[in-house]
Amino acid sequence: MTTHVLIVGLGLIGGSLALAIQKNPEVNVIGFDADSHTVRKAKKLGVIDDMAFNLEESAALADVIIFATPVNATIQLMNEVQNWQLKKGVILSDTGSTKKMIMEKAKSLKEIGLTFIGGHPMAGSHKSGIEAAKAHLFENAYYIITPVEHEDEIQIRTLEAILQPTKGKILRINAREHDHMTAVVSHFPHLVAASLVHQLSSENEEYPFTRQLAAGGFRDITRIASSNPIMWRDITIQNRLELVKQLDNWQSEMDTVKTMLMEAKSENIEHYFTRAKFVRDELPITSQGAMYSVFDLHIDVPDYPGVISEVTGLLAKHLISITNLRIVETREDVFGILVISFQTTEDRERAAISIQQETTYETYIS
Ligand SMILES: NC(=O)c1ccc[n+]([C@@H]2O[C@H](COP(=O)([O-])OP(=O)(O)OC[C@H]3O[C@@H](n4cnc5c(N)ncnc54)[C@H](O)[C@@H]3O)[C@@H](O)[C@H]2O)c1
Ligand SMILES: O=C(O)C(=O)C[C@]1(C(=O)O)C=C[C@@H](O)C=C1
Repeated sequence: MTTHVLIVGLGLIGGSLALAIQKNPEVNVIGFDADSHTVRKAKKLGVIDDMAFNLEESAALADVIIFATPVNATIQLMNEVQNWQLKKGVILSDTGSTKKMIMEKAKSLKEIGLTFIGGHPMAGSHKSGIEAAKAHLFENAYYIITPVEHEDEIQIRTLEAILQPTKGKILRINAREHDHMTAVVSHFPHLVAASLVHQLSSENEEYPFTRQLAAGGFRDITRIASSNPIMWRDITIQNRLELVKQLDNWQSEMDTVKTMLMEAKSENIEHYFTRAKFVRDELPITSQGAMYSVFDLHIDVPDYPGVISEVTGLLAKHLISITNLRIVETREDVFGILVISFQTTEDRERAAISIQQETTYETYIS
């Protein structure tokens, strides 16, 4: 029997989810987006099976509806859904980065007999839109679900089965704990990244050359500042209370750092960095999740015309696909560092072996 899954919001996450769950031949994916061009593009790219242009009419035919919209739009849609005619037993879910406000709303849907099981795949990117969607985006990442208390186990299992082809690690967490933990590892770091970029921007007025010096470190720590501002506006508004707590902690940490610097005791400073290195190095890096760069391969290449096509040609010859390619301009002398991203660790390993066997370039994983 075919299960009809309606995905509302066909951006990076909705599109990636559609591509993954479409792998199940018993699932029919219908896609809706506020932007009708996106719906057509999703169909053309093979991201969805069927297009929806009237949300309420398509919702009436769905067994599962997943909102993959910015979180304030999701709350709005959850208000609207109360007036729709839906199939009996329909399961509603979402992909939002915040869960507390959404799950409060879910409780009011429960009171009128609607099942809403919150969801949040803990993987993503600073890129947005359907073009950035990838079927394997959630592979090995935690896929958090937040059912309301006493939710029907069969409904939860049904949703978990639909999400199975994402190959995410499905984990149940309550919404309050979810919002606390994601504030620490995702939402607050985002504010820090944005504020560092603002700091550079004002510094740049007096010293315009500063931005030219922004090398690997600054780029790595601020990558996420290039994400979709609307998505982050909504996340930070919904999780503002947790963020204010994180900000208080951060300010007191910065006071400690300031004192440490003023005292200039080398052993204290060294200990501070050693401790941070230890904790950072212990982070799990085998899964995707927040560790976006885990499938990057760094290649030391000499600076001569055609060197990039030489390397990409070599990978093409071995049928290894790449997802991204960039030059890290940290050294302007003889060498540049070519960074190539792969879909899987296996692809990266095969690439490293081929490059080592067929060129003299050194490769390493940062
Ligand atoms: N980007 C990430 O890294 C990431 C990771 C996990 C979860 N999320 C969450 O997933 C959701 C989607 O994020 P994304 O990165 O795919 O965003 P996106 O900007 O790539 O896509 C959002 C899509 O939703 C559409 N949309 C907006 N309002 C709508 C509405 N009212 N009705 C129908 N469509 C509407 C937009 O047109 C767009 O196509 C957000 O809630 C976000 O917090 C994002
Ligand atoms: O890798 C990134 O660019 C992300 O910002 C992904 C990220 C994260 O903070 O880890 C962002 C928001 C999501 O809710 C989940 C994942």
